Amino acid sequence: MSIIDTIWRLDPFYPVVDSVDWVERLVKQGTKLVQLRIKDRDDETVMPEIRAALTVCRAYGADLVVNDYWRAAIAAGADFLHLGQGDLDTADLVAIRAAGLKLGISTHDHAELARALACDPDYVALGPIYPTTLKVMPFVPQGLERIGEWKKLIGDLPLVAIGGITLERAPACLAAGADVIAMVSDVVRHPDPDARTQAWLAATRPASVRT
Ligand SMILES: Cc1ncc(COP(=O)(O)OP(=O)(O)O)c(N)n1
Ligand SMILES: Cc1ncsc1CCOP(=O)(O)O
Ligand SMILES: [Mg+2]
Repeated sequence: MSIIDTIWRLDPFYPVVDSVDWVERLVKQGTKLVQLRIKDRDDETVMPEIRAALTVCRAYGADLVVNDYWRAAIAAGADFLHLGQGDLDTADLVAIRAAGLKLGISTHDHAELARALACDPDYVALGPIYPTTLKVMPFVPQGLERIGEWKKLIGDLPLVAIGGITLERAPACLAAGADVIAMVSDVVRHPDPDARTQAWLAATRPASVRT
C-alpha cells in the first residue's frame, strides 16, 4: 500500500447526478466527490460523457465515480466505479482492479454485505436509509440503527449512506456511523441547487479544509 492509499479519504458530501452539466455545476461549487449515474444506455454512448465528466472533475480536483458502466470506466481511465449487486453478476472484477479503479458496492442486507466484502471494496454503500422517491426498491428503509450495525461490521472501510437523505437528516446519519452521505433529490430537485450545495459543503467539510 502506498502513502497515497494510506491517506486516501472520501469526501463526506457525495451527490449523485445524471449528466455532465450537473457534474460541472457541482464541482464548480466546490464538490469533491460526485457520481455520474446515467441509466439505460450502452457503453459506447456513455463514453463521451464519462470522458467529459472526468476532464471537468480533474480540472477542479474532484473525484468522479462512474456508476454501472465498468467497461467504459476502464476505457476512459476513470478512478472510481460504483456497482450494485446486479452489476456484480456481469462485472469483471479482475479487469476492474487491474485498471486501478477504486470500487464502491451497494448493499441492502447481510447476504449482500458478505458478497460485497468478498469483493474487497473501497467503500460499502447502504440504502435506502429513508424512503426514496428516486427509484422503486424492494427494501424497506434501513433506518439509523442499521447504519451503526453496518459500521461495526465493516470497521475502517468507508460507509456511504444513501436514500432519502436530506441536509436536515444528514447529522443523524453521520452520528450513527456513516462516513459519507450520498443523495440525489436533496440537491438536484432543490429549488436552489447551488445554495443547497453550499449548505451541504458547509455542513460536511471539516473545519481544517474549509477555504
Ligand atoms: C453511492 C451509491 N449507492 C447505491 C447506488 C445504487 O446502485 P445500484 O444498486 O446498482 O442501482 P443503480 O444506481 O445502478 O440504479 C448508487 N448508484 N450509488
Ligand atoms: C440510487 C439509489 N440507491 C439507493 S437509494 C438511491 C436513490 C437516492 O436518491 P435520493 O437521495 O433522491 O433518495
Ligand atoms: Mg447499478
